[in-house]
Amino acid sequence: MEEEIVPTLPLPEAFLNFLNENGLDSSIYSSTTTNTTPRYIRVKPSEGEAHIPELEAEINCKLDKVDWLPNFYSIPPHIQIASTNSYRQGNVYGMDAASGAAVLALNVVPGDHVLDLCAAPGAKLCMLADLLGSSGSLTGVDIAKHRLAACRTMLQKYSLSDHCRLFVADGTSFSLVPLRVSESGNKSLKSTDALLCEDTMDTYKEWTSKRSWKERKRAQKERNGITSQIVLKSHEPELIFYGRQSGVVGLSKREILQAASGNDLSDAGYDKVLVDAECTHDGSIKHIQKFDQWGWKTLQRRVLDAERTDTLANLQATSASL
Ligand SMILES: C[S@@+](CC[C@H](N)C(=O)[O-])C[C@H]1O[C@@H](n2cnc3c(N)ncnc32)[C@H](O)[C@@H]1O
Repeated sequence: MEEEIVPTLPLPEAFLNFLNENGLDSSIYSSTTTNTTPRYIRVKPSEGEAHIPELEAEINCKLDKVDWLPNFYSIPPHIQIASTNSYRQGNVYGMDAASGAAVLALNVVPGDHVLDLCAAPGAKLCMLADLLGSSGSLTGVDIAKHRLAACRTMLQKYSLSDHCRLFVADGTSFSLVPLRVSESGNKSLKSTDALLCEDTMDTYKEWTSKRSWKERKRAQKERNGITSQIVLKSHEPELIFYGRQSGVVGLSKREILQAASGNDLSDAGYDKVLVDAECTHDGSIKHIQKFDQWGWKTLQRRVLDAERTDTLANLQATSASL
């Protein structure tokens, strides 16, 4: 006889049905798991394991290597790494093993041109950049500008930004191709002579965090709430960051924003696309446990609401067709 699953939290019926249908044990949501569910860190591969003993000494705890996920270690849930030297110096990230598994499944190889369509705040983007090293290209897209800015900070903190471009854009309609930079530094972007002549005066220089007068003025307006741009409103992708080797320097805005045509896509599209669309946290054990205080009706409304999950499914489906 099948053993009955007895939940220790009053989970809504629809959620219990979902767990049952997917063969998931609802007891993992019991309030005691908060104290036992491990957290994970990822060690920057370029640093090797040299920092592990120092980190272990700082947190006074042994790190457990995750066998199936290179460079990942589990740590007990109560251990904080934010104040350690290894974290401050950008040698370790806090990153869930499940997130690492998603990136691993992409099977990225050096030289790939990778598109991360829902990139912010950027843990997976950083891992992708690490896997690519000094080859290929990485394009990060997110619809929320303030969240994408966090990606820029992460890429810079971990010195992973060289081959990367970041666009504020709607992933469901994003159609810019990767820039292919040959060893001699030439881009293979197909641009007409006319375009070049028109735009040579206004080409991208090396990226700097110092903003022009025009950009500062616009940011000020945004802060004053006159033109709130927190979430993308226009349809044109906005390039908010590009690395030195991203192929952007020397090109004009018009060249960068040339949308791909059918022919371009067949021979110059992306090798791998990651779509980590809004997850609503429905899988996170800790998040689900919080609904015990917030009220289980809220879980029904926020997570199980069919209309919302439909829009997520649509985003995934549109991106899959890219
Ligand atoms: C689960 S988070 C992504 C986490 C991220 N991949 C990481 O590893 O840190 C989902 C992201 O999707 C973005 N998003 C939602 N709808 C989008 C759309 N239509 N186009 C692009 N990004 C979108 C949200 O702004 C949010 O930052």
